[in-house]
Amino acid sequence: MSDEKAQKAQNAETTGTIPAQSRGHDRPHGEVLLKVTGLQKHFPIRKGLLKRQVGAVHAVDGLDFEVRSGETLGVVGESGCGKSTMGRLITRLLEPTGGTVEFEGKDITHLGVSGMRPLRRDVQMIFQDPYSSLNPRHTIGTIVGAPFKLQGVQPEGGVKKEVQRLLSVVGLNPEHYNRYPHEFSGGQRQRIGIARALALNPKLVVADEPVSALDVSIQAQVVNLLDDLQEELGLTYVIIAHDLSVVRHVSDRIAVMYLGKIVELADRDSLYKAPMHPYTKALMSAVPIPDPKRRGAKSERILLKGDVPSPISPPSGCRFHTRCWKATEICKTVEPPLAELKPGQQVACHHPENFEDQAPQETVLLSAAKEAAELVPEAVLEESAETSAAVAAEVAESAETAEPAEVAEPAEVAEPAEVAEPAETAEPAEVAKADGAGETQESTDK
Ligand SMILES: Nc1ncnc2c1ncn2[C@@H]1O[C@H](COP(=O)(O)OP(=O)(O)OP(=O)(O)O)[C@@H](O)[C@H]1O
Repeated sequence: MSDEKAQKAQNAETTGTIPAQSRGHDRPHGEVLLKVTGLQKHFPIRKGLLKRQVGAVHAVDGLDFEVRSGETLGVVGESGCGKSTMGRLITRLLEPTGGTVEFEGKDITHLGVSGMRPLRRDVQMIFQDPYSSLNPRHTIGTIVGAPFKLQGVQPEGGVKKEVQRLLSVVGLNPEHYNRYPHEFSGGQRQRIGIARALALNPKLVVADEPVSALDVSIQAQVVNLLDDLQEELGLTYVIIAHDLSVVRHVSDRIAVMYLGKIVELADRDSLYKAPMHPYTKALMSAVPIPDPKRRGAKSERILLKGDVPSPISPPSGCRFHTRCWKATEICKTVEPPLAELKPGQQVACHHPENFEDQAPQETVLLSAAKEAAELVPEAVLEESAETSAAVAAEVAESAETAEPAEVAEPAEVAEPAEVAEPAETAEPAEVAKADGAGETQESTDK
């Protein structure tokens, strides 16, 4: 939990805004609550009378991450990249095909229904669509009270009283206990879904696109409600969203997913200040920044080429290479590992932004990259070239003060002209990738 959040939580406690019957979690903040290792979900594709398996949808393909107590982990990525599947795997609504899920140090990967029963209290999910996730034939009293019935829990003061308390916690009128979902607006229905998720005082709440079905004007209210509840009840969140605008304000850390993999995982500030994966940079450019100083400034939106490739046969090497403006041969052949290149910032990229090139010997852009570069504004390419030149200079400078043997390599990075080696060019038409993409764009245009 960030300092700001911790402070707000403390204030909430001292001002007594925590509802009387709610129990905060005594688990120390920052301790690992959920640990996911090599998580995989391949949905089989079957054909014919015998339903033989002919392939698989690689929806989630090897995720490693942790969620710490009290924090909010935002998960973003385009539609179809496996975010919802990941959410359903960690709440064990789906059975993984590979990897492990540990909750409070206990392996829950293959727990059966009875083994999962006690855990269902601790891990709850909020769904995207507040219209279809609430049974239209049940009153909201029945809906919010259902978890008590399912778990055989008798709250202090009775179910009705507790449900009414939960309704007021989420900002609804407790007197509306006997009303039906259709009598509520979208935002109010999502509040009902939140009240239901909170009924059993969970430790972890996974919210799958909790506001995308709502009007923009209502989205902020629901996001703020989730934020306030976290402070008051000591909740831990995994919030799934398809763009960065929703998770931006509430997340402590953000995982960026692409085609079933995490391509970048970093604390929010580092990610916003200096995104390292080109895909993160593209996602960020799609979020409008309400900064009056930048009004009228040249648009820097990065348009990605085409759709996300099929998860049935994902691209080789780095899965983003077919749409990346920096891709070279190594990106096509070798999958970059998710490595911590800066403290608290993990990235899976051979040619990261705002950091030293991880494969400086790879200088020839793929033709797909040259096409993609045409969709990236000049300003972005220039900035990219500037930052990589600055990082290269920094590396060269630190190398000068280090052992002589280490000097030679960074010097190559610092001088683009020496890197562009036409003799090494695989295809004569291909343009050598110089130090930064800015030069690349120029050469491509010629
Ligand atoms: N039950 C299933 N059987 C087969 N394929 C599935 C199943 N559920 C999801 N998929 C596929 O897995 C991939 C990932 O889907 P998922 O819903 O997790 O992505 P997402 O990032 O949450 O997208 P969206 O934001 O559109 O929900 C998609 O290609 C989807 O078609």
